[in-house]
Amino acid sequence: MRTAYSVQTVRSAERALMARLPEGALMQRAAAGLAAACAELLGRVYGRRVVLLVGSGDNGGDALYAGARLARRGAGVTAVLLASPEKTHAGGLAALVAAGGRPVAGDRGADAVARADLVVDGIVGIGGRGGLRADAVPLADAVERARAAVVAVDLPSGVEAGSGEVRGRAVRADLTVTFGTHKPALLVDPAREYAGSVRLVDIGLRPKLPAEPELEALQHTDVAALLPRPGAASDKYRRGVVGIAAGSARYPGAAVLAVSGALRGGAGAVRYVGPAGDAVLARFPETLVSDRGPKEAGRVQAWVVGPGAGDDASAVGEVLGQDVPVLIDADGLRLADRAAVRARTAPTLLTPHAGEAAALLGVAREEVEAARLASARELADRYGATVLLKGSTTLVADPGGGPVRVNATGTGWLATAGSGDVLSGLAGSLLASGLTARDAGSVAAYLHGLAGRYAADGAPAGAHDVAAAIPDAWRDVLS
Ligand SMILES: NC(=O)C1=CN([C@@H]2O[C@H](COP(=O)(O)OP(=O)(O)OC[C@H]3O[C@@H](n4cnc5c(N)ncnc54)[C@H](OP(=O)(O)O)[C@@H]3O)[C@@H](O)[C@H]2O)[C@@H](O)CC1
Ligand SMILES: Nc1ncnc2c1ncn2[C@@H]1O[C@H](COP(=O)(O)OP(=O)(O)O)[C@@H](O)[C@H]1O
Ligand SMILES: [K+]
Repeated sequence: MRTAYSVQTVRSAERALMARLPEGALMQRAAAGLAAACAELLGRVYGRRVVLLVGSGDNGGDALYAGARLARRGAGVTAVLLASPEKTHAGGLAALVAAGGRPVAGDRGADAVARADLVVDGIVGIGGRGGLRADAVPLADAVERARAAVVAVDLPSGVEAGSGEVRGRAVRADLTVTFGTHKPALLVDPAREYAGSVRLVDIGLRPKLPAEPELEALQHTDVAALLPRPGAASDKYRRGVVGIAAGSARYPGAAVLAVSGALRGGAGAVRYVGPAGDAVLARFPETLVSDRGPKEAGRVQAWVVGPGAGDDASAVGEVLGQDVPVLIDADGLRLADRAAVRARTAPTLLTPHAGEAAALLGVAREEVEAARLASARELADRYGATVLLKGSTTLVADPGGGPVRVNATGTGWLATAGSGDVLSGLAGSLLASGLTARDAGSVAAYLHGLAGRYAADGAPAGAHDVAAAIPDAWRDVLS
């Protein structure tokens, strides 16, 4: 499991660790890891031109100490100071100068950046707020124009460390070297996009961090442990039956796609109710199609309601009234009565994309995209339900707090009509086989993202291709 902690938690863990170590030891660990990553990126250090962008805090101190290490290995190092030398990290600046590095004032930074092989962004780290300040913006512009590789120290300067929001200008890095633990901004878009690839340097912080992180990202082994597997005593009912109440005369394809995901999600049987039974059977004859409403359809262990449902609110109401886990997607989100969702005692999983989440929250879509973490949490609390917010990083938030799951296995090729229907069927099937809403949602997002990669493999793929690739993703996770 990859985890990220809030700034407040990182700070208190750092304080606890620092109390037991000699002064400056943590920063030396950070700088050593940073310098090693820079050297690796440069290939050869001797004779290369390195430019440090140095803010007034410890983030600048890290950059200066790392710069000193690179200077000792023969790099030409220029430190662009955003603050006066008196306000710059004193120990770091002295070390850089002693190693032969050259400090220059901020207004001479752009020229240095233009000639650099490597830029190290130490403007601001976890102490930053609200995008880059005006005096740092010309440097960020110069970095974007330059050919140099860009390494961010701890975080790309200008992003909001704790939320992943970007409220103004921020530096775009090729690599971010972060210390002790990931910060939420490194896992959640839009900030994640600014970070490039991320390398975590161990500075000994882990034992001081609490058991419960702010964010969790499942890895292969975590997903493998959660995947349902039939045992010798299994039969199709014990494996779980998932009910799909989806599709309409106008959108029969949504039903077919939800069923295609559900058939690959581990449930022993898929039951379908709705007006698209013929289309479903033509494609998937193994589906148990019922011509009655959800209430009379026979036993299911979990329902999926809403994909392509049009304006038929009755199925949504019927499904919400049943005491089994329910996943609500697409049109179902608009049709579901919030009080009825809140009143449920069995788990409910809502799976909106940013536009649907915005409509439920009564804000603009852009606001949800800018503040994904806060939006998912807010929606989970308003509905008293688990929320899976889809997008380039998919988030799964439980009501009442706790770590939010984040998934980044996906690819932009998944942004194709109907791929969300496949996800809802897949997640519903996992719910029926007994996973919690939070596990079902995050495991489904993980497999769906991998399946999208397999299906696309560098070229466009349709939603049905994504569904067909789920077994490959499943095997990959178990291998
Ligand atoms: N603690 C530890 O054990 C370890 C910490 N480590 C490192 O310390 C970093 C945290 O250091 P920190 O606390 O000094 O804050 P930091 O991120 O440098 O920024 C504060 C300065 O930035 C300025 N500033 C603020 N906003 C701004 C903006 N939008 N745009 C531009 N400038 C802005 C603000 O200036 P001021 O308001 O004073 O003018 C303030 O002085 C952490 O990320 C990690 O790299 C590692 O060495 C490992 C051990
Ligand atoms: N840029 C992206 N990167 C990764 N995954 C994405 C991206 N854009 C969309 N997705 C994923 O594709 C799926 C699209 O679902 P949705 O928007 O509901 O589509 P539809 O309603 O057409 O089925 C979601 O699983 C979402 O997370
Ligand atoms: K930084």
